[in-house]
Amino acid sequence: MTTDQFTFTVTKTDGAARTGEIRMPRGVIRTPAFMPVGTAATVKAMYPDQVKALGADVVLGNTYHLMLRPSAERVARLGGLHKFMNWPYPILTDSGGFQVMSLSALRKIDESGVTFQSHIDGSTHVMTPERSIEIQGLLGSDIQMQLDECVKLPCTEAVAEKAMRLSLRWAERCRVAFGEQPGRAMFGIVQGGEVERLRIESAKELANLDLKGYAIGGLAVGEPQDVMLRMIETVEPYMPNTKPRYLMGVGTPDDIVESVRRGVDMFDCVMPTRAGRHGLVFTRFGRMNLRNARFAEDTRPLDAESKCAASNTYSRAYLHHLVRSNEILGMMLLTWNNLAYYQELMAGLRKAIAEGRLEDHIGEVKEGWAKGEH
Ligand SMILES: CNc1nc2c(CCc3ccc(C(F)(F)F)cc3)c3[nH]c(N)nc(=O)c3cc2[nH]1
Repeated sequence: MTTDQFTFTVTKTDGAARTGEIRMPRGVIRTPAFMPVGTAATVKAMYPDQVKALGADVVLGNTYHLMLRPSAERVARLGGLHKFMNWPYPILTDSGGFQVMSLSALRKIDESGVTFQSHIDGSTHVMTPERSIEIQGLLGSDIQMQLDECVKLPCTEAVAEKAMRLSLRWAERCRVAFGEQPGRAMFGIVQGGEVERLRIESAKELANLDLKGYAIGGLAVGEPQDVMLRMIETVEPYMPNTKPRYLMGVGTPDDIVESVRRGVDMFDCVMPTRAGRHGLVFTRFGRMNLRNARFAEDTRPLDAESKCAASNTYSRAYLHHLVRSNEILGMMLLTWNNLAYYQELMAGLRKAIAEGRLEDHIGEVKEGWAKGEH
């Protein structure tokens, strides 16, 4: 009897929210989970063991970036992405379609796939569903995303429908190309723009493919939060509740809290890392822009109660100085603080769900943000 090497278990529910564990050969992902973005085989300004120590169980890698530089074949020759970046734990890779649409110059989408020019050297590449899965396999990715078409919002129903149906056909091609990779998974991605009937059809059709997990795509592309939350509420009942749900590209702490409440298990966002490099910090008191002159002589740490050295040791005045001076240590410390806060937020949500007190906990968390820094 082959024991399934990739399993998801829901351990507790609280309303639509749930805690769970994704178990695979490279480790366990505790959900709800925040997955730090490691675009070009690095979580920018962080050491891998630091990322792990903060409580991150999985990081994201990027097919689009790595296929262009250093190339998937080279990463494979060097032993795969885990060895390459010294991250032996689970890695999730995106299929690259989204990055093509947002990063590359010339691009064309047709039935066969996406044709685009590299934003690095202008060379032309064709990304088919099969090639995307091949690249993710060469990288050694544990959770591989289907190639999909993510439309920009707002868009017409016709445009949303065309992209949703193409993405469904590509999901089937990715499933065939993925084949059987024990201990690894391929996730489908629900599309459909802001059109509820399209979202439902996409979720239903993907559920029929019996995949190991499902993402909600096509959101966090500039739509208001209430539209995003309504789309989650629309598709959630049609997404198998025994499989992980991954909301792509989300989001702010408030987006994450509101989405966990509605049954989402996995999140990724460049916010904590990118914002950290620009002086924007996330804390349980809300956000602070450390470029602001009001911090110039503020001797308090970011958060004396945080377990993270970046948050409980350095004065805001010093961090303000580092940011204003564009010092590398500023990027390191604020990235470290932000990722620590995001992981602390997720750990708090997991604990509250396990104790059946999510609503109360959400109230306390939002009160902290509203109070601002004391
Ligand atoms: C920011 N908003 C957003 N991000 C979205 C993403 C990218 C997620 C991603 C994955 C990996 C990385 C890596 F840099 F770490 F590699 C970085 C980001 C989407 N990705 C796909 N495939 N379909 C979507 O429909 C979709 C919608 C998205 N909304």
